[in-house]
Parts: sequence; C-alpha cells; structure tokens
Amino acid sequence: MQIEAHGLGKRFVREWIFRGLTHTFRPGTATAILGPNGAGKSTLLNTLSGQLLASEGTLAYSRDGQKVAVENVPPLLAYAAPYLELIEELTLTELLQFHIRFKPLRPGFSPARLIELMYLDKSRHKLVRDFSSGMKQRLKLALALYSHAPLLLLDEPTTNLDRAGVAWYQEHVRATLAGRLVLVSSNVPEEYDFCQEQLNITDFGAQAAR
Ligand SMILES: Nc1ncnc2c1ncn2[C@@H]1O[C@H](COP(=O)(O)OP(=O)(O)OP(=O)(O)O)[C@@H](O)[C@H]1O
Repeated sequence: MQIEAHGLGKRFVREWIFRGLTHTFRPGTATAILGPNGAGKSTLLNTLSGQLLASEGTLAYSRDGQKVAVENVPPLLAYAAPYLELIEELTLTELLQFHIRFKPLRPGFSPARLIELMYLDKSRHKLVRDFSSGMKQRLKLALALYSHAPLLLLDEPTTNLDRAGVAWYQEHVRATLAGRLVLVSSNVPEEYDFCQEQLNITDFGAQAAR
C-alpha cells in the first residue's frame, strides 16, 4: 500500500491543524508521526487514511501499482487507537469471532491462536467490559497487528501498557511489519524505534495544544 499526499492540509472551522504536507508513504516502510500533545498527529492519521476529509491538497492511494479509491481503503486498513472502542458486551471469544467476519486475520492465524499470543487464555470467556485497561490495549493491538491488512495505523500504541506489555508490543509489531505500510503516532521512542522514517508534524504548521 502506498499513500501520496500532496499539499495536504486540515482545518477545523477556522483553525488550521497542518498545511502543505507533501510526502510519499511507501509500501514496506514504517513512519513515526511525531509532535507534542494536541499538535494534530491523530488528525493526520485520520486524514491520511481517508476517515477525515482533507481541507486542501490531494491524497492518492495505490497497491501493487494499482490505484485504490478512497472508499476502498477501509478494508485494507487496520487501526489501533485509544479513542477506538471495543464491543464491551461481548466475551473475548465472541468479540474475536465477530471482528474477523469483517476484518480477517493474517493467513494461518485463528482466534484461538490470537488468544494464546495475547496471553489471555484465562480470560477467553470474560466480558471485554471487565478487562483491565492494559488487557483492552493488548487486545486492540493484537486485532490490528494480526489483521490481514496492508495499511497499519497505530496511535499511541503503548497507552495503558506496563513494561511487559511494552515488550509484548515491540515483539509483535516487529513480527507483523513485513510488506506493510505502517504509520505510528507517538511521543515515546520505544513505540516507534523500529520506524525507518520520522515526520514531525510541527514542520507543517502544527502547534502544541492551544
Ligand atoms: N473534530 C474536531 N473538531 C474540532 N477540533 C478538533 C477535532 N478533532 C481534533 N481537533 C483539534 O485538533 C487539534 C489536534 O488534535 P489531535 O488529537 O489530532 O492531536 P494529537 O497530536 O493527536 O494529540 P495527543 O498527542 O494529545 O493525542 C487539537 O487542537 C484538537 O482540539
């Protein structure tokens, strides 16, 4: 998956969040989107993935040299972020079975395998509502990392994770990078130290929370 942004800008009402962003995000690369709180990292991720409409500029998506229309991006996208909700009324097993009907897992992976990888065997029949915040984050990450999707967006991926959880993230993000376009929004080096590229959103007019 490749994303070409040209002169990209996003404004909420009269406030420009970023402007003039021209960059090609190439397949098989991982880019860290850096910047202070409130600068617009999440807004940029959502704009790049077509979930928010850009206020100016253009975005072009392609996969294996073929153009991809913006409305066809969602099935190609796996996304983990603090503001994306899990279905709390389901048990872990029910949630995985429901989720994979819309977002299949990578070939060779099953819900049972994912539960093992997350070390959540004892919680397979527990309601997601009753998970700790760290367990929920590990679940969100596993669903994104192990989805069969060529575009992976990770927004503040170690939110709520303890040391063991951070080590788990680092192991599994590296295990699932190959061939994907990965964008990580972060302020924490341990979340993005595998990224070959860095893009600082303040270079495009963004400012800290105001
Ligand atoms: N839907 C919206 N309407 C109006 N303003 C918005 C909207 N979404 C975000 N903003 C504003 O855009 C700016 C950037 O927010 P964003 O969440 O993208 O920053 P961030 O860099 O991801 O922050 P953090 O590091 O704190 O998560 C903030 O000033 C925020 O209030």
